Amino acid sequence: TTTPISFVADVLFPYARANARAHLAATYHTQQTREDVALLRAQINKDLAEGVPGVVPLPPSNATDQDKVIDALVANVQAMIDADRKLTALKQLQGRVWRRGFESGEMKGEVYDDVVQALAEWDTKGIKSYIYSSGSREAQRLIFGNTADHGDLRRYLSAFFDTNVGGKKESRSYYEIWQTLGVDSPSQILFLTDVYQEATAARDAGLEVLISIRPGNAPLPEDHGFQTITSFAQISI
Ligand SMILES: CSCCC(=O)C(=O)COP(=O)(O)O
Repeated sequence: TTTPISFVADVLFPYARANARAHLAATYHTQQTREDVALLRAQINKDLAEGVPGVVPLPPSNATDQDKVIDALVANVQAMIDADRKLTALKQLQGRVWRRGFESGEMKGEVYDDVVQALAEWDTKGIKSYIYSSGSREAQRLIFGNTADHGDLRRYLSAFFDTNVGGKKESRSYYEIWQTLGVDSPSQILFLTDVYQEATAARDAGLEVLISIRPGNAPLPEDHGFQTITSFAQISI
């Protein structure tokens, strides 16, 4: 919605795919990575129980052969990335891996110019903007905090929400966000998305919704019934 899909698919995901092993090996014994691995293990066990194709069982958590555990973790993480699964465990790890890329300057965030202009305008008008992404809050801060063309955009953003609040295709998540934001009515929140199922979930929770059409989006159902935009410049609040 805010960022070219090509940046996510051709830069972010391949970077995570290529660097997951190095990250896990370098940080394996840290508390943070232990927690990340525990979350991944729980997801992998759930996937195995549900018969998700391509899942590789992990050696037990007390296994002494670190390399074997990392091999299995990487195989699962790569399969999850290839299937574009929006899993909290995957997204948390991706954020950790991207940190190195952003801190070294190897990667810079990409945000559409019209999005930056809209964020700046809304900020001037006292309208607050928030991000809700399947990407982790850490990943969001990295991307919006280190853009190639506009520097640090976090000055325009009042908070970040990720899938710890629930999945983006679940109505309950939008109810939780409304409750957190503290406005009287969910209709005081405008949710912008490029994904039809997210639009439906947000609308069911009472939010106002616009669907943003950008290159590379999945096609919308013919009778989707939502107002659409092709640029944030078309939004009037
Ligand atoms: C903002 S983190 C990178 C994007 C990402 O990992 C992703 O899955 C995109 O999810 P979104 O809900 O922002 O479309």
